[in-house]
Amino acid sequence: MKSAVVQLPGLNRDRDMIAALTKISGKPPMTIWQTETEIPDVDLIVIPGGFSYGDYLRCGAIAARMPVMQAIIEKAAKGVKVLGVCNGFQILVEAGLLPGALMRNASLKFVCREIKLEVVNAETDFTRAYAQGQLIRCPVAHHDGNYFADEATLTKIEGNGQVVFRYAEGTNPNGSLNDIAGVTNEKGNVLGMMPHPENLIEAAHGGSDGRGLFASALDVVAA
Ligand SMILES: NC(=O)CC[C@H](N)C(=O)O
Repeated sequence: MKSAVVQLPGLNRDRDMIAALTKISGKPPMTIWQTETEIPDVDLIVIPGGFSYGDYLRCGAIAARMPVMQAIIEKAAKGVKVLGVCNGFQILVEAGLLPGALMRNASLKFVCREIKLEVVNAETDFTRAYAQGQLIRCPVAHHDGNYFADEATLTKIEGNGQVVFRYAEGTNPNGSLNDIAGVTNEKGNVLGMMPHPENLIEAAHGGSDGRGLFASALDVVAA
């Protein structure tokens, strides 16, 4: 499987993401710069975390309007898998590829700690390596991760199985509605999540609970 990582000014988790994809698939991803309007043939496009354009206006708002996003929207429409982590999630929401919004954390503080995630839907292209209901460890680091959607949208995404990850009881770090930590689009080929699975993939990280996500998306064995 071929993958690509998007690079934009201000993103700072791209190297972690490149390392995770390389270690898990054995192949380094290609990188895509903000001005690119055509994306080569890949199976998975990843928008990593960070502070694109300094988080000015709203997190992800400027990035969502860069030329590369139009190319990503076209690829997503063709069924290519797209993963957005943290700022990547915010960008996907701002680009209209995912429902809802990410507001300032309820605490109004930047939160950087480990939480627990429940795998709510283990039947997606991103979560097959996990068991339904499995609890996994995962780090978070953000100030705008408070997931919000209006009632109709919430009912729809919950009913469709689009809520893929939830913060396990007592670990919601930001006030997200329904403890939502990760959602997909209706088709299931675009996933956005606030926690950082790329930062928990090997012993040096203190655990490897994040591996399953990349193994699923890259279609390789998790171990
Ligand atoms: N680690 C990140 O990607 C941070 C995302 C975003 N800049 C925020 O703080 O909410």
